Amino acid sequence: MKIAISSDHGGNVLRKDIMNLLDESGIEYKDFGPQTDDSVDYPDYAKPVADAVASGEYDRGILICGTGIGMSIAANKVKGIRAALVHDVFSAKATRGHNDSNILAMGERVVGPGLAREIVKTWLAEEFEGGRHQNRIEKISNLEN
Ligand SMILES: O=C(CO)[C@H](O)[C@H](O)[C@H](O)COP(=O)(O)O
Repeated sequence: MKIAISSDHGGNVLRKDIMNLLDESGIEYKDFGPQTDDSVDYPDYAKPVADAVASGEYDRGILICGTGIGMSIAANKVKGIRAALVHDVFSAKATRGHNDSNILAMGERVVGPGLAREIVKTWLAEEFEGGRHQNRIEKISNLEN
């Protein structure tokens, strides 16, 4: 599995921690930045990751800002993206199983690093359940047209 990851200035610390987790887990990823702690605009960093996932170049994306809200709103504007804002393990499991979310958004100012790691591990491991949920995913896709 190939992961695309980025943050804004409000998510730099957690992004680096999650990249350490991906390194430890042997999961391939590309860091879409930013490479400094300067203040940046989260849509500029959500878009490349969302595009990379929507195009199929990367399997999943992880976006981190202060709250995760701006990143999730921006990513969900890109056709084919189902970005889930998640701050608990139950939702991480549910959004993969039910929503087939392809981007995980988190807020560094909301969640601690230990819980964030558990959320990422759960979200990466969980499979989409299909079945009744497939029809609902298709209805979401229809909203894009
Ligand atoms: O959470 C965010 C967007 O939803 C951002 O990461 C920022 O934390 C938030 O917009 C606050 O911006 P600031 O320039 O860091 O005050």
